[in-house]
Amino acid sequence: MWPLYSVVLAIFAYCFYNRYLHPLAHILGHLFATISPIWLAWQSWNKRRPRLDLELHRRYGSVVRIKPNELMFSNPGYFGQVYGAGTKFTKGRRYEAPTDRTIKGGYDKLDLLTEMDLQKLRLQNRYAGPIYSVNNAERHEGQPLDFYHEVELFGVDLMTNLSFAHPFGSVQAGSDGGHMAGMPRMWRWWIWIGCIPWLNEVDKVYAPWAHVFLKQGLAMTNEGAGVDTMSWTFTTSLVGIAQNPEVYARVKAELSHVLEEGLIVIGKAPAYEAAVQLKYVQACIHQAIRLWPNIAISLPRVVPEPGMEIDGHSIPAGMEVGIGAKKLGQSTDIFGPETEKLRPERWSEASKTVWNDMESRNLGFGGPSRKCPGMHFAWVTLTKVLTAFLLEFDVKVLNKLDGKPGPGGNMWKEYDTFVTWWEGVEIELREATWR
Ligand code: HEM
Repeated sequence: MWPLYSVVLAIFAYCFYNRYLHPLAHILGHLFATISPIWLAWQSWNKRRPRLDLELHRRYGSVVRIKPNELMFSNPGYFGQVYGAGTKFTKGRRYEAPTDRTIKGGYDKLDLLTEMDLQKLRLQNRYAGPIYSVNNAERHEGQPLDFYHEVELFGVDLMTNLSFAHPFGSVQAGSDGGHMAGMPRMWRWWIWIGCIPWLNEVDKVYAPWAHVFLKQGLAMTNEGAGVDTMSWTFTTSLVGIAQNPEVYARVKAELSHVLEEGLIVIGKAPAYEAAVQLKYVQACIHQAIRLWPNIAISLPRVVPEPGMEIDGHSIPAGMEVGIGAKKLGQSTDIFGPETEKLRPERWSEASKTVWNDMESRNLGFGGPSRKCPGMHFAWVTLTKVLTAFLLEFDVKVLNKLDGKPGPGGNMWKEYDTFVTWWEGVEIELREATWR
């Protein structure tokens, strides 16, 4: 019996230490979150974040312990210190999940998202930079349905075109050969195992199932970081506009103005230079990214020496802290009143100073220290595709998030993992009425 007693005693001692003696013991959080990382892994497996994060802030305040050694904060005043350019805060161990530390001699898989070696990252960015530039993106100009899936097919073609100079052919075939089906499995696996980094090390040696994502053909930097994020941002921008009649009316007015001026022609893909001049449509994309950031969980960063203070709590070096893009997007300090509403005027009518502040303290494309290198490519693409779409079609959303099924029988559900995605949002497209 002694071995059993010893195990029980060790578990009890571990939980007791985390709850009462740990350097973060003074910070509030769910009881199970404060004693072991298993609680967060379980919540993550069940796709509950980032909505869970918002609920935790409501319950426990501005600083919440979500794992024994990790906390989330909501005060945007600490944004620059944690995510700003030149910060000493590095990415937390969550990002180790897709890397394989058992490979000898370093692991050069050219995945910028998970790269921890800042020198290597700088070098990779220097070489990869031109691929993601606006110029390169411009060179690539050229009934109820489950909308999100259709948009992902387009995303696969777009990103394979960017990476391999020819598209996979998903749109034409109506299928991506199952590649994107692997992505939700990868994100879901990453989000829970990322909570327990030591398990990630063990799994690489003993659990072949943990390699599942490495076997997915498209799980590499561009496809992994680009397809879901772009499909999501395009869909949320379009749905946001279509669900808000006043916003939609202003979008239509702006489009009809540029049509009259001949800046954009129906039936022809709009050039980026022309589409980017639609200030209100641009503001709608900014708003969608603020309200519905795709990577919305708190992005963990390791506190450097000599530690830090957040809202009066002292946090020792080595602990992980982060703020979620969704929570940050609700900050009235940065974005003004009624942040729960999609109000593109926040951007379209902002002064240059306010505009710059909103852009620099927004995690939609990551913090300045690890900014998304695909941001310019994404912006060009989103601008062109959204503008073309709004010109060609009148868009109507047929069902409600978490509501009843639409006429096509689909329930619109949101799944929260490392990235957020929707399933079953039904949209009706009709030829636009200005013809
Ligand atoms: C609307 C579309 C996009 C959004 C909203 C988005 C968002 C983000 C965010 C929030 C991060 C920071 C993640 C973190 O700190 O953990 C990030 C990083 C990254 N993104 Fe994007 N992204 C988009 C499109 C793209 C595209 C098209 C590509 C590739 C062509 C790309 C490649 C990357 C890479 C490589 C990183 C890692 C950068 C680093 O850690 O230094 N993204 N993105």
